[in-house]
Amino acid sequence: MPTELVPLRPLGYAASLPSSRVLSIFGRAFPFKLKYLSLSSKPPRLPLMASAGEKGSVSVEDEARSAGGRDGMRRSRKSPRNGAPLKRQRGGDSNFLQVIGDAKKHRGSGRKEKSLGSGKGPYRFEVLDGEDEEEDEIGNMGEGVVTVISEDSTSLHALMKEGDSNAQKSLLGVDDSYLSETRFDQCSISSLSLRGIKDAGYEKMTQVQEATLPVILGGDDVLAKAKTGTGKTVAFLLPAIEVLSKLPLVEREQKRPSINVLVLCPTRELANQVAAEANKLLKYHPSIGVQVVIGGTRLTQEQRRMQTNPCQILVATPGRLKDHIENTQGFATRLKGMKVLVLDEADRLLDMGFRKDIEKIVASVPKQRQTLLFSATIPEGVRQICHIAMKKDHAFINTVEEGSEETHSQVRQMYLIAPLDKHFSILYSLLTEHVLEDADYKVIVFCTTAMVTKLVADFLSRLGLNIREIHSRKAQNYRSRVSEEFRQSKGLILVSSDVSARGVDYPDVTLVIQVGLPADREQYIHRLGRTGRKGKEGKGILMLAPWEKFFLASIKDLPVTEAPLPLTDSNTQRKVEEALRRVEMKNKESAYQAWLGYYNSNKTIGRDKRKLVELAEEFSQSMGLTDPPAIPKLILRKMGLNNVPGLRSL
Ligand SMILES: Nc1ncnc2c1ncn2[C@@H]1O[C@H](COP(=O)(O)OP(=O)(O)OP(=O)(O)O)[C@@H](O)[C@H]1O
Repeated sequence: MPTELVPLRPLGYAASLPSSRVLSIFGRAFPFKLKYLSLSSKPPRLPLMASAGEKGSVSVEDEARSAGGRDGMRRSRKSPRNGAPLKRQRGGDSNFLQVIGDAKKHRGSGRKEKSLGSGKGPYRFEVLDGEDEEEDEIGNMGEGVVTVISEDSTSLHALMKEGDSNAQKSLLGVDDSYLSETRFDQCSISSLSLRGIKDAGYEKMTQVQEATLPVILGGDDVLAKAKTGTGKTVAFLLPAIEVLSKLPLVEREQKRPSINVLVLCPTRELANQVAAEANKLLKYHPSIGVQVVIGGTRLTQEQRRMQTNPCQILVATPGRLKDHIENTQGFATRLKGMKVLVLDEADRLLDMGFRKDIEKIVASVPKQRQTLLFSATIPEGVRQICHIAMKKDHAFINTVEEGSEETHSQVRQMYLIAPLDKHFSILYSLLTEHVLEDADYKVIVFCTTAMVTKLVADFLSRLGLNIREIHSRKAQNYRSRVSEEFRQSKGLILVSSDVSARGVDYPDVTLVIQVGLPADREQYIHRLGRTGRKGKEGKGILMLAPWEKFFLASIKDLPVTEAPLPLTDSNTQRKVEEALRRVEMKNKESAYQAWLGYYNSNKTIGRDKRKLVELAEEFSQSMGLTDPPAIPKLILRKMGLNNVPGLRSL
């Protein structure tokens, strides 16, 4: 049974003020002045690992061991008899650690206090009873063909600080409750890493960093869930680097050292970003190198780089990594030295689109390793298949408080329901409104597929908006350039497919618009998570057609409110129609085909093919076409749509 970290008690409330930059649509939806409280999702607090003046001298592992704790915890998970759920408390102090194993097995076992180890340590352990205890690397499927999957490509230790319920809201309107009270220099981290952390500008750990660091340093496999934009990347990179830095020098100084840390990411942009973060942390570790292997670049170039440069940390997308395992000489051998495997965006990597690649990769790396899985969303189904990569007794660390939302309270979420033929003009109105209201606007418009993204970008550019587009049909160097430009700029709208849905950290995104059905609830949350990062405020709008409304049921636990439709005057309408007329025909044709493929693969909409074709025609009309574009017969057959009335074939 995996063990799981759970908070022991309701967490504090943090006051959070609404945005000072209010979209008029938000103003209309919330005509009153909002002052709302958000539930702070502070995870349990980590016991300090080194007292002041003993910097870096005692790790949580050491500390726990000195009290017999860690070993005790391990025993507790392996032996139900001895290992009934444990709660560790700092005697008289407010910090405590709760270890809950398979509680169901222990129901009715009574409540006993138990001293483990020497009994002299600062912790008391007690046995609890009855505690209750979840694109682009997708491959080039060709849009509109067969299945179009959207593109991108509890209980163990709860460390929680009592009395830490005060809101940590800065004067700048940034809610910093995602940060913990623990500073990195209070932890047992190497001085070289600490210098890198300091240069990166990090002082306090984020909640997820604080909760996971001691467990990872203690050698456990960890499955961690924390909200978007709360520092999960550093949470897995830092302990991985620490593991690396402790390896015997001989292992590190070989001419072609083994790859010791492997980080898998679902998209290329994310892989590059993770490598960049690793480089920041490694600034003062000159002998440790990071390399990236991602699709869309030359295999031979990557092979050369890995041969000539240090590469103890490899960040990869699954498809390309598999390529190297199969085709790069000596690569499989280098992987045999792997100590830490990380699956970033674990739920995405373990879903059907990537599962086969991941299984193959896991089979190529040593069984004796530590595995870390991180994501902002971990659906129950994913927890059940974690065994593909993790040890059975892994720790599940969930910093999203039970019963609280998986999204940030400082991000206002709205949805709009409008017929498809209104979507283009509504989108334009929403954007112009936002641009007028916020000089520092930075918007991401998510579309269902790459070709629909291209169409929308073409349309919006013709209306004079400052647009960039990013999706899997763009060359990798273009994608990297646009991604970097968007990261650094303001006053820009990025029209994107799901290549930007997960993990990418663009600072200060003011608004996220999702046009059409998100692939699933998780994708909705991750897309929305591009705004409201690091406690900043943000807004999200989901635009659906009436027949897409069923999606709202899957996010009904989230604070999403219906927004009124923006008013479009006749002048705007004329401009929109003119822009649509000027959009390239081939973009409309490709978008139509891709749209059909995307919705065909949706379980709800794709079930009734006749209805699907009618809806596709609506979409084609919304682009200003009188007749839907013709589609090659072969493609129609692959989509299971041949002979469906209303389709034109080539
Ligand atoms: N301790 C820290 N203090 C301040 N900023 C931090 C700290 N750790 C990470 N950050 C910054 O927080 C931002 C978000 O981090 P990151 O991208 O790792 O979030 P995430 O939780 O992985 O988000 P997502 O779920 O979207 O992938 C980054 O800009 C990162 O540099």
